[in-house]
Amino acid sequence: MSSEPTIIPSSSVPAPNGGTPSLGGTSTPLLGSRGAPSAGGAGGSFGVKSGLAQMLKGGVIMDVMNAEQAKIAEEAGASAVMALERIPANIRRDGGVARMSDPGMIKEIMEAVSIPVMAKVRIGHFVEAQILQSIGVDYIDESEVLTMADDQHHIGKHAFKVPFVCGCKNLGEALRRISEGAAMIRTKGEAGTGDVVEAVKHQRAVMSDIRRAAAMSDEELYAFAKELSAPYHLLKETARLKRLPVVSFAAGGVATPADAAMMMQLGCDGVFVGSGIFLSGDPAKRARAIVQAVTHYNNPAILAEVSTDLGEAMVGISTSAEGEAIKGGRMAGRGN
Ligand SMILES: O=C(CO)[C@H](O)[C@H](O)COP(=O)(O)O
Repeated sequence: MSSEPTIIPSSSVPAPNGGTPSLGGTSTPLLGSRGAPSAGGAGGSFGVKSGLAQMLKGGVIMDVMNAEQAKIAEEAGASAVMALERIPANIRRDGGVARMSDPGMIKEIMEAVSIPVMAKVRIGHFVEAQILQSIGVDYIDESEVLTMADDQHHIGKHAFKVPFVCGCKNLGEALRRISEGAAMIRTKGEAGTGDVVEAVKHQRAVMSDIRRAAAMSDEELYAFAKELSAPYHLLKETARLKRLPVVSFAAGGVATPADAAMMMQLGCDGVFVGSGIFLSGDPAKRARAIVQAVTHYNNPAILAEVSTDLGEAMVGISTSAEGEAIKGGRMAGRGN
């Protein structure tokens, strides 16, 4: 298998967000055992894996802790679920080392729903990833939400058939993860806080650097790649596309329909919502509202309607309270 990502030409499927080009449409997704699209079989090329992630565009991926929550998410219109024993707010609350979830619990969720199921591994923990691939999860999230297993190396993701999603705070980090084989990128935000400010900061940072790159000459791009510690060929492709060369979601602190729509207007292809749904007063209603908000992210009248009478939002933790440590620490700083 090649160690460099194959960038699929941005010719085919129009992106739902802002008419930005899509990389999808050239690979034929296979159907996994539960009917969800899968990169399985002997394939697993970067093109197949990043093409599969295209199918999640315009959708909401929800953290769920059991089969019942997974069904609520599926019925609300989630495009995928993230199976984990503790949502990020509970990881913060409990402290200690956070690891891959019990494969038995993940399998129960896989049996309960027909949408794709993602699960998390610790940064650098390639054996947790081998285990999750062997049970047939649809995507692996190499996540800063869990405790790091390796503070120097991320997983070499080209070696796996299953697609990976990774977090980023800026363009350099995003391109380094893609170069390691990530088929999908998300902002890190500050998971488990219910505060969207860090996700906004990370999304704006990525978009701002893409706009800068798009205006650069080749000579300037070589220097910019060095500054970002990012591979030149991926930066050049990003500049040409005027977007990341893989699907790019927002994550970390998204808790309301308005938060989700804001992230979409800032240029994301979809959103992850973790703690915000199942720590709210009415998870099913909030889940449906956030799905609607992502679909109609540019329509304030619909956003007003779906934001009405939602019950209590998660209480959350402000990440900007000066001088106060955030309970559980800053997760976004894990893995660069
Ligand atoms: O790690 C994730 C995405 O891969 C989580 O699903 C997401 O970041 C959860 O954050 P929050 O609980 O703040 O919504």
